[in-house]
Amino acid sequence: MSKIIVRGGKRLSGRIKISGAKNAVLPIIAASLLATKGECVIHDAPPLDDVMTISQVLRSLGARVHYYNETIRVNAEQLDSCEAPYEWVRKMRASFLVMGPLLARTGYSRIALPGGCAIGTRPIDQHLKGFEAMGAEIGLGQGYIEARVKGRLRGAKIYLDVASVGATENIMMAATLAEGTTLIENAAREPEIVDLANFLNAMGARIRGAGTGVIRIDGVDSLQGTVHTVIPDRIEAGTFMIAAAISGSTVYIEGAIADHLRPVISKLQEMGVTIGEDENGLLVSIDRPLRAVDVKTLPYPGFPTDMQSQMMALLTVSDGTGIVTETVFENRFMHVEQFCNMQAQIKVDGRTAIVSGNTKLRGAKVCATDLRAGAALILAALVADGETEITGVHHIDRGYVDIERKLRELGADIRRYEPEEQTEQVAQEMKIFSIQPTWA
Ligand SMILES: CC(=O)N[C@H]1[C@@H](OP(=O)(O)OP(=O)(O)OC[C@H]2O[C@@H](n3ccc(=O)[nH]c3=O)[C@H](O)[C@@H]2O)O[C@H](CO)[C@@H](O)[C@@H]1O
Ligand SMILES: C=C(OP(=O)(O)O)C(=O)O
Repeated sequence: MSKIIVRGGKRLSGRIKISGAKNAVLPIIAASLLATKGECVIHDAPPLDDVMTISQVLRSLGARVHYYNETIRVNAEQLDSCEAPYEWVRKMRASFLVMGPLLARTGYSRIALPGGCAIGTRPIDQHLKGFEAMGAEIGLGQGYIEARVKGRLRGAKIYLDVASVGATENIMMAATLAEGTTLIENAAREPEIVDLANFLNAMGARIRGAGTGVIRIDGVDSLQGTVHTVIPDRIEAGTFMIAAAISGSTVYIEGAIADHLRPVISKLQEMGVTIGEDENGLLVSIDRPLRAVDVKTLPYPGFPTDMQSQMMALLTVSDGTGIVTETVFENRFMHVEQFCNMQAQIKVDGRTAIVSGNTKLRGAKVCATDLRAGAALILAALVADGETEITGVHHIDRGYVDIERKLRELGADIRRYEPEEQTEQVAQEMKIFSIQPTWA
């Protein structure tokens, strides 16, 4: 079993470079399926397990996918299947994002049901409602969802009951090739939606309003390959901002886009963190004890749910009591028990957690229950007394490029133990993926 071991108490200093955004690159790779002519070249594609997984989904559909040196090339001119098997969809819910492009391009798609996961049930009703409004017939059976349409999808007005990121992306991709105009109302406004819209427009789509609550898509007849650079990962940037804050350090976060991080910057400033902005990144430093604040997660531009557990780690060592309210996912407090194993004082009541500050965290054996929970445990371990051993590392590898190398370069005492057979398996997977072993 892989594990990450951290010995707490080191100050960090220096600069780290933020990788391309996982949550932008995944829908962008799925959108490459819409190009019937030419290749999509996607730069700053982070070497993450999730990127490998979605590449395998595209390969299973017949697309040619090649990854080298943080650039991914997708040639989807010829597809030979419209079915994304359970084998891949079970690994990563974002695999479901191939449904919109496949349906729009071929009139049919069959995708394994993504199911629930550690942070909540995560239904897909809003994606399906959108496809149905565009004329698709949806069928369910044997663990798969089938969508089919005679001829082309038709433009429609779709009001999302929740501003779902995935539903907005899936419907926006499907609508690019629909007949007529689609309006998505109560659309999600995350920066990753804007990045996807920019990519689709560069392929020849006609999308306006991405980043606002109403997106208008005028359907076109076909899309072709293009070249695109993925936006930097705002959640990775936020995680490193908290690494600096929790360890009382000064760190420059290269590539962080301040405008994408407003809710995080503003909460950290409220706590007493000093944040300097320039056009290349953010300088985070601390010159006073941090005060606890209350945090409520909300869709963008609210405080991101993907930063909730990291913020909770910081609250455990700040002055006072902070109240964390999770409104996006119904079960995203699994990390609380793990923090408590490190002597944190946190009480959960439904969707609210009351976090007592000024805790002297102690190293312990803990388990990453999901991706961000894993990152948050690493953050807590940076200031804990003694050694923390974190298992469930595969969750962390879904979304952080080489987190332990980046933290080590800043001065943290952190290392990873990989059992030998796993090193061999990773080597095999990289061979399939033709990935450069940048993290080996
Ligand atoms: C790959 C990716 O980009 N993942 C992000 C994306 O996930 P994802 O796209 O899955 O998240 P959504 O925005 O869709 O989910 C938000 C809420 O809406 C609900 N919902 C969603 C769809 C639906 O059809 N019906 C429904 O009820 C979900 O259960 C959840 O409670 O946005 C989340 C919210 O910012 C982030 O935490 C994830 O990191
Ligand atoms: C929840 C997350 O991702 P996903 O939607 O891919 O599970 C995340 O990035 O924190």
